[in-house]
Amino acid sequence: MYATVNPATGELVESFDAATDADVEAALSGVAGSFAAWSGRPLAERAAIVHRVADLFEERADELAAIITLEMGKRLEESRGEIDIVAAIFRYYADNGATFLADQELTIEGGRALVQKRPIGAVLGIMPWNYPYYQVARFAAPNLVLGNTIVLKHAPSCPRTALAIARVMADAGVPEDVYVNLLATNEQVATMIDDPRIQGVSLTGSERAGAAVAARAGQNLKKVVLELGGSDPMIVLDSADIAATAREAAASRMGNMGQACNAPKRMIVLADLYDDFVAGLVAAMGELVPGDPTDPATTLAPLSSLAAADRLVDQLERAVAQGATVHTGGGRVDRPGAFVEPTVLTDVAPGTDAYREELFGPVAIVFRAGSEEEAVALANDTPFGLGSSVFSTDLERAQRVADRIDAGMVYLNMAGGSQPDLPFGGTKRSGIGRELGPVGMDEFANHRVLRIPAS
Ligand SMILES: NC(=O)c1ccc[n+]([C@@H]2O[C@H](COP(=O)([O-])OP(=O)(O)OC[C@H]3O[C@@H](n4cnc5c(N)ncnc54)[C@H](O)[C@@H]3O)[C@@H](O)[C@H]2O)c1
Ligand SMILES: O=CCCC(=O)O
Repeated sequence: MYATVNPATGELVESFDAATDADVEAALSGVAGSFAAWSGRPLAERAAIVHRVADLFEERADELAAIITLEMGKRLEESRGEIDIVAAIFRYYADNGATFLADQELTIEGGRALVQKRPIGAVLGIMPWNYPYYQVARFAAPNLVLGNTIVLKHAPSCPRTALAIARVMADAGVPEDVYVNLLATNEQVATMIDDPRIQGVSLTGSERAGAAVAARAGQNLKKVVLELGGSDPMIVLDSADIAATAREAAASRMGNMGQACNAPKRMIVLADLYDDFVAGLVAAMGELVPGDPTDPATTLAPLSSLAAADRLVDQLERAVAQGATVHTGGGRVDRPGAFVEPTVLTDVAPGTDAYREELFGPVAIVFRAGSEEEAVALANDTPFGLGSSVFSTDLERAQRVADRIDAGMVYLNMAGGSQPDLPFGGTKRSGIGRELGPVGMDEFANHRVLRIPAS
């Protein structure tokens, strides 16, 4: 099931044997057995190793970028950009870990108390293909600095990436039983969640996978962090230059070929700007040129796999059958590989599939809103609650609208994107918990209380 398949051509490059049950047992005993020594090392030593992880990502940037471009089709320039943020995340936790983990003193009735953040043991990470290094970094960096040990199960389409990360970890000095990569099956994941040597599990991926993993973790009374899908609204209230706003919307939507959980997928535009916005968006989407993702001239890369392209086109066909209007795109690009045309849809009605589903690819849906009120109602009428954005020349107006959005993140006058020092996560079916920022280090920490009597 683990294989490197080039989505730009559909060619199978290499397949990999999945882990054996003996590999799973060795991984579990390794990460559990190494916990005492790893968590017992001075924090500064762990941080120094994590710093070295950041350095190695940068030193190997070209090689590492080429691997993800081959395995999931990202444009090489974007792959290099991913390495930059990965290095920044490892450095952020290495530099700030001591501050984030400092004891918190509480004045309480009858004395005082300290809240001490302590590691909990071995944790399991299950990661997707869309940002194959970055997703691992968000999970691994805080946990390694905190003192937890890690079993990492990557996406079946990213085995070379998974092995390259493990090599970086080992070469940086992370002991081999502290970060263990496992090409595990879903059944083996379930076995690991059941195992008392695993203390918690973090999954980034689809709702389906999140629900399966959370159910298993729940049966075992184990902590989960879930970073799942999104259908982020981008509300445009007013604009000094609606053509520029539309171009910006297209750029944000098309990052990673639209395969970002927090891309603006539903654009909600006030009626007076709507026609110009749609025209600008259609023009910007229409400029993209398909090609080899390793070629710097390419602006339209393939999706991550032929299956992903088929799934998206099926969603588009259903949308049209259910009444949506296609302004540009709507199908596969006529060439080999997992290419899908950049697509703009309108007239997506409540009750239709496209109104509620996440469209994970180069598709923007635009809604016309008659008022701020209606824009907010449309924005919140989704099972998801990951990111969102509000655009206006009047920041107070934007903030007033932002206050009414039910999402984990609301950005003003920018859409999508993330940075190491900014917490990331969602409400509703977009997940549970947060990654990045100071809180990203809290999820798998025991917030242990030390009560000290008044003297
Ligand atoms: N919120 C976020 O931070 C975030 C970030 C990136 C991607 N995503 C979401 O991820 C999805 C795309 O990723 P994907 O298609 O790789 O997701 P996916 O759920 O198919 O796979 C994610 C990981 O879960 C594993 N998995 C799948 N089913 C499992 C099961 N039953 N038991 C154990 N493991 C299982 C996969 O093998 C893979 O490693 C989109 O919905 C996207 O929005 C969310
Ligand atoms: O796919 C989700 C993460 C993308 C990002 O953090 O910018």
